[in-house]
Amino acid sequence: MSEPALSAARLAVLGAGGWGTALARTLAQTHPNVTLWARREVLAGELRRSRFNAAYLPGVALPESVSVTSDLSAAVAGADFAFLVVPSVGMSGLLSALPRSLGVVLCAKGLAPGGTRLSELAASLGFGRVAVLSGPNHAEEIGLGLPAATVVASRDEAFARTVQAELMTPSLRVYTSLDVPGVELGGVLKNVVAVAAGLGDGLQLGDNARASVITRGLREMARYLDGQGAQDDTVYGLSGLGDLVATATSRHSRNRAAGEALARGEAPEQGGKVVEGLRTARLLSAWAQESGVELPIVQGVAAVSEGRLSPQQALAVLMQREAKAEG
Ligand SMILES: NC(=O)c1ccc[n+]([C@@H]2O[C@H](COP(=O)([O-])OP(=O)(O)OC[C@H]3O[C@@H](n4cnc5c(N)ncnc54)[C@H](O)[C@@H]3O)[C@@H](O)[C@H]2O)c1
Ligand SMILES: O=P(O)(O)OC[C@H](O)CO
Repeated sequence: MSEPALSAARLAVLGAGGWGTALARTLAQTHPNVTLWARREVLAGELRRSRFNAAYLPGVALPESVSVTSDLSAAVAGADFAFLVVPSVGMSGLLSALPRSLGVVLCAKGLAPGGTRLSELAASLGFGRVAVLSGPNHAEEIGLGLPAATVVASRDEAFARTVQAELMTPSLRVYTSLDVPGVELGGVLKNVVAVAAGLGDGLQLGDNARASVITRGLREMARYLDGQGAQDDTVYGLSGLGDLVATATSRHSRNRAAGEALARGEAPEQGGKVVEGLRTARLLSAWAQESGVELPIVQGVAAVSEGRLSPQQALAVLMQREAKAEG
């Protein structure tokens, strides 16, 4: 296979956790001008010195061409657009500090405080060029250049195509979509179902149970997306079913591992790595309670993570729900 052509675009990756590091490495294959921003200078310095992110993505070397800084203004100066890769709780603070003329690609798979979608948050803050990136994309595999596919969604079709063109490599196939809520929320909800799958794995419930959680979880995802303006078929694409399968079955998934830890009675968040599904479960469980829309798996994960039910009690609640038709 021939080497991909280099692009003159200047790109910023804001957030130097696992996913930001993997994206910076991916972009560096086709871009000599990539800047990676780390919030903490101690991490930026370590990345510049060693070219490895030992805490968040061990084993993936950051190319020498990637500039690393903890100066946010310097990171985005002259950038054509930026990938925002901090946890969803940090997105409001990061967006607020950026020039509104900057095109932003939101890469977090979570919700803003109160349950607002991150793309809505960005638009409300005055950003005009807004896209979301979502799909079955474990940083541990993308960082090694293993093949994968993903979706960039934006109401601004030209911006989505620009991001697609800049992010595609021979090992990362990028699709575009105009369905922002569908693509964004698929990535948000699959994390919760992955925690549930991890709970089942931790309780050693077997393969049938995992498949049942994935399938009924997908149904809950579709039910929620339906009320949020998403297109019907998006949940069955890469950002929905694709990412759900990748996350609920992977040894790399932090969300699935958090469920396993909860089943063992251990703390679900370890090593300072973000587990978006726990917070999302609590936000959506409250929404389900208020709206009367049934999201039993989401509500079960929230109850376990808040300590209201043990994993075994949550399982009993799910299994003993009223008999009904599939749908
Ligand atoms: N890891 C993956 O494979 C992967 C893939 C796709 C999407 N995502 C999503 O990307 C987002 C980031 O995940 P990650 O895996 O890179 O996280 P991570 O836990 O590996 O790292 C998070 C990084 O963000 C920094 N950070 C934490 N709070 C911050 C704040 N308020 N402002 C700025 N920086 C802050 C941390 O110091 C750390 O460098 C999450 O929403 C996650 O769901 C992750
Ligand atoms: O490790 P997780 O569970 O945060 O999942 C990572 C990615 O979202 C997989 O696509």
